[in-house]
Amino acid sequence: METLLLETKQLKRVFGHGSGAVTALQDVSIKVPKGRLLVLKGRSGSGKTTLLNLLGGLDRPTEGEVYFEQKALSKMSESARTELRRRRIGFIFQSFGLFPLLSAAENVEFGLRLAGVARSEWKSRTAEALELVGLGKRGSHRPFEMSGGEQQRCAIARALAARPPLILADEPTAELDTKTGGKIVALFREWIAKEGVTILMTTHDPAIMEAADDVYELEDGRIKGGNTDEVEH
Ligand SMILES: Nc1ncnc2c1ncn2[C@@H]1O[C@H](COP(=O)(O)OP(=O)(O)OP(=O)(O)O)[C@@H](O)[C@H]1O
Repeated sequence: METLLLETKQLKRVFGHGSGAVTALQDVSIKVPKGRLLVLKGRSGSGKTTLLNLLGGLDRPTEGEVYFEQKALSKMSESARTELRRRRIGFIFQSFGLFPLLSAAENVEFGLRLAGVARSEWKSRTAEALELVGLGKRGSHRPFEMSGGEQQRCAIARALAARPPLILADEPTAELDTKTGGKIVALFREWIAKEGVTILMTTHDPAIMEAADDVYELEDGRIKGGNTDEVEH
């Protein structure tokens, strides 16, 4: 039996009320073991970002439950959920979330500080992560001095450096050319092998889907082909 990192039971998320209500997700029950590269695909509006937000505890389901390492997110206090997000989950979102006044290296270090990593490790972990994403010489640059793809790689470096057990990534290769995107996915695979982390990412790129251990497809807010409850891992 593999250890489950994440599990959802009958997740449902409805936005708005009455006639204007939109059901963004329903019946989503998935089981995510440790040490996997998982892809979430689906058309625009199918619910991918909504699901990532629920898995990361950034939003709450209308019905159902998310379990992180067997603990129900809804049963945690707000401060416990914040701690979980800071220390146990890495986010690579489309807005990158970089601080404009901080350099690339300072942005990565700030992530390490939030994640509770000992100060003595900040410099070495930051240098290693920036090197891995090909930004070894860009540490002193601020976001506005970097291209979209470089900012995206900086956000990836920040997530990897903290070595959380779960990384949630919303189209982390969208700003990258095919070759660089391929390198990042190879890096994800290496990181999974080395650190045992799980990376769940959305993508539209078929080449990346090929590299994944599992692909979930969302259609109109449901996992296509049912959920993974019955799937053997
Ligand atoms: N805060 C919100 N209020 C109302 N409706 C929302 C909200 N967030 C998402 N939705 C709706 O929920 C559905 C799913 O949106 P979501 O952003 O999860 O899709 P997605 O698959 O990530 O799309 P994309 O690939 O374009 O990012 C859409 O119909 C969207 O309009």
